Amino acid sequence: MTIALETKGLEKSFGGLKVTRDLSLKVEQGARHALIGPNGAGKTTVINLLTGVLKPNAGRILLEGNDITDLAVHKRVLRGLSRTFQINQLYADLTPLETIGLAVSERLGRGGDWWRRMGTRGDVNQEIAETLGSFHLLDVMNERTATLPYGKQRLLEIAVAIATRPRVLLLDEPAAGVPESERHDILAAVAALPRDVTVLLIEHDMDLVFSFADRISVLVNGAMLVEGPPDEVARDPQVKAVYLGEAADA
Ligand SMILES: Nc1ncnc2c1ncn2[C@@H]1O[C@H](COP(=O)(O)OP(=O)(O)OP(=O)(O)O)[C@@H](O)[C@H]1O
Repeated sequence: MTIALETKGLEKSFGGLKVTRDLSLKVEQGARHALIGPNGAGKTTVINLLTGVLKPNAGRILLEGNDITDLAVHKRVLRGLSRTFQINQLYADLTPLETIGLAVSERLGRGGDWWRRMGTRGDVNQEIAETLGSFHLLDVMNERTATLPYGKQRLLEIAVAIATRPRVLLLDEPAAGVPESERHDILAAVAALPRDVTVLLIEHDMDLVFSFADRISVLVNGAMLVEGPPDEVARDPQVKAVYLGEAADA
């Protein structure tokens, strides 16, 4: 078993508030691994620790066996660890074609002159077209991202992350806020992600989690409550209690 991403005894506090407690997580290479937990369990904090946005108070993070705990965000991306991020804040005025063009060109080290290069490099153009096609964005590729249906914007976020050619992809709530009519496209896109990319999914939508994941880790109060295959996790009385408790609070 090869481990693509691992945390060892990860700890994070904000002032006196401990939000990540002795977290040891192993994501196998090629896995479809989901990290779930009730509101405030600390899932976003874990993602921020993994990507390097936050520094842990203790513990280590290993990517393909190499310690990346002290690496800056962009260096982790160069090592093959990417996440989806809120595209509507960053690329609202660009089109999907321009956005994916920029992402591919950046990866190839040609970010600065991508406008000029686009259209002149057959391999780059083909990759851009393939990426747009596999995320169902060809029909809207020349529209401003800000004007796209929300589901298409979320697809574009995943497409941008894939354009960086990650070996490990952190998918942060890809279905959040997507209307029912567009959810199917997100589920289909996530299901069709390349198998050689290891995926850690953070998601509230249990349909998506259970249709996607081959392994599930349940986080409660910053600590790992249960980890295992989906059927085991679904049957676990502690997990049921946590989610029933959340439903009762709602
Ligand atoms: N920068 C911060 N400063 C202080 N407290 C924080 C900070 N970030 C998160 N927290 C607290 O840490 C706890 C975990 O938050 P986090 O956002 O990681 O949980 P989550 O599982 O992602 O929640 P949700 O599912 O609601 O998004 C919460 O109590 C939150 O208020």
